[in-house]
Amino acid sequence: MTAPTVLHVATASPYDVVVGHGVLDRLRGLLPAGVQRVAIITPESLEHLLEPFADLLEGLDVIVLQVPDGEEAKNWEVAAACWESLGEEGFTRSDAVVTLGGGATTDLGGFVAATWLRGVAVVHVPTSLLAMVDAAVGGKTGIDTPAGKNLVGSFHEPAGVLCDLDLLATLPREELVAGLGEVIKCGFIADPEILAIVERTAPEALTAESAELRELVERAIQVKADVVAVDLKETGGADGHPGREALNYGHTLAHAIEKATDYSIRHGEAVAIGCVYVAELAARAGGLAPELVARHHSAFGRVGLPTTWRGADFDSLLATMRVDKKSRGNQLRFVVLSDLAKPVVLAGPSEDDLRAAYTAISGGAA
Ligand SMILES: NC(=O)c1ccc[n+]([C@@H]2O[C@H](COP(=O)([O-])OP(=O)(O)OC[C@H]3O[C@@H](n4cnc5c(N)ncnc54)[C@H](O)[C@@H]3O)[C@@H](O)[C@H]2O)c1
Ligand SMILES: O=C(O)C(=O)C[C@@H](O)[C@H](O)[C@H](O)COP(=O)(O)O
Ligand SMILES: [Zn+2]
Repeated sequence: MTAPTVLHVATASPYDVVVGHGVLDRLRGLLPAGVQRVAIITPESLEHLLEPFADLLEGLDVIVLQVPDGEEAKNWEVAAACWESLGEEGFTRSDAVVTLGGGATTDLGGFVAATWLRGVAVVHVPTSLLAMVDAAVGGKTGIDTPAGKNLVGSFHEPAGVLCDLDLLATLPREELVAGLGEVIKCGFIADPEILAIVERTAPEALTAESAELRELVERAIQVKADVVAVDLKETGGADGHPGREALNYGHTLAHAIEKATDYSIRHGEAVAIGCVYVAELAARAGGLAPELVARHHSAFGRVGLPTTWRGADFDSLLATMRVDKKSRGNQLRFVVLSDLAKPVVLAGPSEDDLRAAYTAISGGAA
């Protein structure tokens, strides 16, 4: 058993992300000193993962707030039910929230922690690959509204993040593959070695126990840590780099697809399609090299992620894309690549280019 890796997120409120096998006993050390009461926010479906927590948190007053599974939890009714429970328990500013679940749970639980008493401490214990490499790190929290994905939320950084790769043993394969969508995204925007690992490793060898998956997890977290350390609140980068918006690569279309499917598509799957879409867009609007566009199709496709989609007409997707957080007034803004690991913002692309890129990934549904 190799030692845990500790990745440091160097923001104004710095914290550690601990990655390894069998590291749950590090939980106590990530909680702020003096915490006496802990509210664990976790989906009903992951009850089996709760068991070790009783011992780990011995001596603390622990309450468990069970929430619906997946995206079903990311709405104001579930947030309000959590606030009600915290109120009944008299939860104070010296108490802490612990989230245990996938990215939907860390987003909801982070939002509840951000809003209760205007902010109490939260430690994330992500249980899906996607949550380990992305959702639990960086402090974006939020819920969905009928108008779209993550439209209400706040930046609230965790006190720590604990990624125990052993938790992935029960994660269904399709969910692990979905997590690879965000990992490969990081390869394109910042760390090409991620792409090299994905391209030389047999996809079925990327298992919870494998050294290759661990390296991918650590590299993707490092990409995110580096970006948020420079631009936590997405106000912009320097020298032409989009700052935190780079992490939103592929997400403009991805979020529109998620809404169009009523969240039946996995987030990581939608991100894969969205990244291929912006590569096709950059080829038209910014001259991205055809080899790099082809590499998008092959890297995501290699691990079993979708790279084409034709589930909605372009006009309805365009209407949803207009409320993307990167939009400014009527102007749509996309993160695209000018080259490998060189993300830039493409502001106000022509509707012809947007439509043509959709035709390229949908086989003519525009
Ligand atoms: N805040 C951020 O920066 C950020 C970043 C990326 C994604 N997200 C959000 O994260 C969500 C997607 O996260 P996700 O892919 O983890 O989805 P999810 O939370 O819906 O989890 C996917 C499924 O896997 C199950 N699961 C999780 N861990 C398991 C385990 N160890 N064993 C068995 N089953 C397990 C869950 O119960 C669920 O059914 C989306 O809502 C997305 O918007 C947020
Ligand atoms: O952390 C970020 O910043 C990201 O954009 C990471 C994304 O993978 C993630 O899905 C995020 O929740 C999207 O943010 P949003 O601001 O577009 O809702
Ligand atoms: Zn994402």
